[in-house]
Amino acid sequence: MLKLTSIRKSYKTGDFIQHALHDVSLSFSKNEFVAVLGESGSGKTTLLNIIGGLNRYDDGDLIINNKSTKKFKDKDWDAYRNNCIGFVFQNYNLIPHISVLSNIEMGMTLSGVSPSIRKQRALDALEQVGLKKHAHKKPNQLSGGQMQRVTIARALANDPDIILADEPTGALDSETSVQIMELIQQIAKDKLVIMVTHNPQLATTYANRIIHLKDGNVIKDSGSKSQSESSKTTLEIKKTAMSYLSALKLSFHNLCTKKGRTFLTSFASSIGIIGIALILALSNGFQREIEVFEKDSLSQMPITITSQAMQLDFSSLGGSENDNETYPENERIIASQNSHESMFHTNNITSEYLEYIENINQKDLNAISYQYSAVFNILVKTTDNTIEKVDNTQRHGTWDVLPNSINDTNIIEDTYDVLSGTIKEDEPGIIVVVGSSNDLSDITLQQLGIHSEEGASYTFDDILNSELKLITNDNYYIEYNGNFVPDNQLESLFNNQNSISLPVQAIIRAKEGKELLSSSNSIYYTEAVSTLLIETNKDSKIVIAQKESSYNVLTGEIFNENSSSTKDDVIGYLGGDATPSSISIYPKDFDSKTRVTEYLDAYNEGKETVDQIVYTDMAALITSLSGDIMNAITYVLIAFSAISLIVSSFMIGIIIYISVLERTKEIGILRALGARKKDIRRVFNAETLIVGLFSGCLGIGITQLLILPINMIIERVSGLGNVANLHPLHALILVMISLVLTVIGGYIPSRMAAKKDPVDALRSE
Ligand SMILES: Nc1ncnc2c1ncn2[C@@H]1O[C@H](COP(=O)(O)OP(=O)(O)OP(=O)(O)O)[C@@H](O)[C@H]1O
Repeated sequence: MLKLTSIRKSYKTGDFIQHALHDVSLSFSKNEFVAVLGESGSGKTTLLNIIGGLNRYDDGDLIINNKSTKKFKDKDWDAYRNNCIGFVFQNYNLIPHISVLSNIEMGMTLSGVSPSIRKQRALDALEQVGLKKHAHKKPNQLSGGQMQRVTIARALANDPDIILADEPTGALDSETSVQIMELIQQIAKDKLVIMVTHNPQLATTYANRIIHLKDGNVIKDSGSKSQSESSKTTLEIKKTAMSYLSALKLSFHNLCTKKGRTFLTSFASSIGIIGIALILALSNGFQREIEVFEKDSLSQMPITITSQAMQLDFSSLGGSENDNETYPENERIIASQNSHESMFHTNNITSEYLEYIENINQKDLNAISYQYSAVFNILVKTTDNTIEKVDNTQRHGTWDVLPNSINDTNIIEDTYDVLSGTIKEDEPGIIVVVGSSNDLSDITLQQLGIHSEEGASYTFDDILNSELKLITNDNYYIEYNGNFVPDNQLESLFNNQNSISLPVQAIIRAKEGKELLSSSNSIYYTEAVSTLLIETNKDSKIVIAQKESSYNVLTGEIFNENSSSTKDDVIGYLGGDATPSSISIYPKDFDSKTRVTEYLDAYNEGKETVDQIVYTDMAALITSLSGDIMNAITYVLIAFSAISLIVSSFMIGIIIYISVLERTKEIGILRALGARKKDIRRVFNAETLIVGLFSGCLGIGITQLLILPINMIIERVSGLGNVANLHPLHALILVMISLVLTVIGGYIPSRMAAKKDPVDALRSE
């Protein structure tokens, strides 16, 4: 059944060539118990390893069941070892971290025998060697003789045709040796057993054929006494493959034997994960807080459309964008484009656009207000009973139009407390906005006819009783030779019955926390003021005269390219133009705001830049800026933590490399049992996979624990509860990253493990 023809084997060490076997030809049949004797270095182990497929012969042929092995590939040898050979080693070569039963099952695990059959066969083999009740012990809990029996049981379990034993009694006392020899003799009744030994007495007592080797040559062969030849004429070899599950189990058991180290490795490599997870959790939380803030407070900030819109593109504020040298030494001046021109966009608010605005879904709006460029000519009766012209064109002294409520919502009552009086949107009037400490600036007080000194105080009634009147164009301007001049008889103008009374309707103050939404100016006027004024002024004499005139009727200046204002400007100023100069849209909530801005964007689609209408969304600008800063900080911190993640994957590589060194013998055992190189790789990849998974999960677990005190600290410092919050998706991604990095880290060591020579691996200690 087994035939060696002219087998040669030599080892090359540098320039030195050691001929281990010279032209060895032998044939073996079933039921033989062959003992190979010879001095140390005579080539006995080499012969056994060649027969067992652990070493390759250089020349000649090994014929098994009439099949030549000359063309065998690695995987054929692996399968051959698994199917046809059972090894019994002098130093047992059992895998220490798995049970006796699992050790015996290993060969069958590699050839894909189902678990129940595997277990049964292993138990049968153990029974055969008399160790059934020790099945669940670890190998190091057995005596030497028992361990050798386990090795024999392992060799028998897969039912191979050939048992190769290399000095099986070398490490045993004489009494145990006899028992082992009897066991092997028993086995040899229906298998070919080839045993290497130094002991001629054992050989003559038990073996039925003795071969003597000397310097790689067969010097004596007692000849085959066996008559029965194998009936098999073909060699059927079932390919081996270790399943991923088996690889995982094996590595898991191995890691369990070094729990402390595995935990420390995993902990060290999870530090990077913890860092990234905490950063993500915090940035998530802060981002969410910003969003909540935006939704709660900023979403009600108006979207404004003004005839001159600032292009709030921060890059354009950063100075010149040309390619010229900066800070030059030369003495030349370079003309550049007026940055003012590029920063501002003129919005041409047409009646078509106004109609478009009117069609915004009213359900999305809280309020909308229109402001006109028309100037209000307002007089006030001061506390000294004199009449003064109100100057509401100064900085801080300008007036805002009161947002006109839509759908019963009163945006003013949402934002402000009405301290005194009642707001009547539909009637002309003004509303006074006081500061959080009920303060009013001297400018505003002056507009209300009160000449104040700092620290003076007034009753609400003092304010509510202020008398202001709006003077229409026809009363205010007197025509004089085609030009118009303001009437300076303020007293008579004030008392004129055509003057429109502007009562102070109410005093209001921003609610706590709503300061951001409150007007920065102190006086609101109802929209009824502007509509009434425009209604009466559009047909006023001065407006008609201005429309027909080619010069400015107020100054006499002829309109041309160089004039300070255009004819349309003056008509607008006089209230002759019903087109608003600015529109403020107050969305209902965050989602409404998104819909409104989408609606406004849709208007610009496909339009030339000049025809586009640019709006300002202050809330979005504030949040995008804070969001950008948040993102930038997050990225920088993640980059730092990623470094520790990469360092930890190097560490995993080193740890796996150490594991490879430690498990070299196990690699040899697995290879002897028929494991392919690929299977060895699989075992170590499984180990890194377990470590990676564990360190990823450990990192996430520790992060979750750290989040608790972190949130408590943040809550104490800032009053914000539950800020740090790790998104489950981020947690999953981080575990995956940990897996991938550790597998990459373990890739080289696992390849090194797979490449190890099985014989060298078995020899290692
Ligand atoms: N991997 C190797 N590299 C180089 N030389 C080797 C290698 N393995 C064996 N040899 C040499 O081949 C020869 C035969 O070795 P082998 O191990 O087969 O002898 P042996 O008869 O089994 O010896 P022992 O009884 O001491 O185990 C020896 O001279 C040995 O030095």
